[in-house]
Amino acid sequence: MSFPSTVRLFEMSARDGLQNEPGDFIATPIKIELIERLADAGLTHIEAASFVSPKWVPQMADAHDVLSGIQRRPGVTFAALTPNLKGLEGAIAAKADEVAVFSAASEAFTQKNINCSIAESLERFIPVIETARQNGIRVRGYVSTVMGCPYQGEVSPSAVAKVAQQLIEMGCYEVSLGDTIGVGTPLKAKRMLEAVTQHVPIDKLAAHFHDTYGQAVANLYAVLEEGIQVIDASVAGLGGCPYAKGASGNVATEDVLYLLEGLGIETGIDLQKLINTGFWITQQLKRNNGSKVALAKGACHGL
Ligand SMILES: CC(C)(COP(=O)([O-])OP(=O)([O-])OC[C@H]1O[C@@H](n2cnc3c(N)ncnc32)[C@H](O)[C@@H]1OP(=O)([O-])[O-])[C@@H](O)C(=O)NCCC(=O)NCCSC(=O)C[C@@](C)(O)CC(=O)[O-]
Repeated sequence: MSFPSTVRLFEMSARDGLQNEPGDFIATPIKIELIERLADAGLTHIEAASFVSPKWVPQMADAHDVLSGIQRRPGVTFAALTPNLKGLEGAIAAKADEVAVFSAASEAFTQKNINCSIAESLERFIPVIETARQNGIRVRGYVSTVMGCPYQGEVSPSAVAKVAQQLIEMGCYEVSLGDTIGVGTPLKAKRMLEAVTQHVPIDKLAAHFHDTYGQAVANLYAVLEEGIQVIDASVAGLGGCPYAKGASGNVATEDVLYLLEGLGIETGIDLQKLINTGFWITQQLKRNNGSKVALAKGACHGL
């Protein structure tokens, strides 16, 4: 069995983690402090905000202020979601280092999430990717619902492969494969990835798994065996998707780091600082910490 020697973690908590947080608007300084603590822990890729309609996702309404307020540091990429040109213009004005476009392998989810068909979403991304390129900004792509859809149920691996391939051909440097509602299992994850890698090289793919059914760490182990080298995760397991009812957050970054350390895979991230950050943000949000590793280690350290 062979695993990659290094893995890059893409931290999602400030965007995917907070976008769906119910209740009061999360104050901008809290978002900024979260991002800075994550960077202090050694995370080099942090999705900081989302330039989407504030009517659709109110928690991301301060995307400009968040990105403008972060103290930039060499070697750390602060990214933002941009569903259309208006979003990209916002991201450029706020000096995002990188942006991401997002579609899905399910028509029903795409309609609910961004109010258009998959084909229309890809059409919309053409000028976004071109304008980003002219501004020297890299574009990441997401495919949601890669192992199941909250509205249509089963999603075929070939449908995932088709959208992933199109995003790469359009100019995305990497495509992140989202198990949006966390219904995948290790075998399903492997089959899905096998279908995608027939069209997209493994080093242009990332795993973005939610933990709704408690399978995310097992699914990550399965795709690490296949050679995945980029993993999206969210500190304390924060999050959920506003257009995927019942979906829990991304797999907790602390739990992924513990898995990787156990496999001898390098990340450059300080687990204890990450755990402290997870406890800090969950206290701010008055919610439970979704990381099993944080709870176990926190108990050991009397946190
Ligand atoms: C895409 C739209 C905008 C289409 O929404 P629409 O209503 O079809 O768009 P529109 O062009 O008709 O515009 C409607 C209004 O939104 C405004 N608007 C239009 N664009 C923007 C923008 N960029 N920023 C700010 N405002 C914008 C626009 O100006 C207008 O304002 P009004 O005239 O009514 O006052 C909408 O559907 C939307 O914002 N959706 C966001 C959905 C979202 O953020 N979902 C969560 C992220 S995806 C995710 O979490 C999954 C992922 C990535 O993590 C992977 C996984 O887990 O699977």
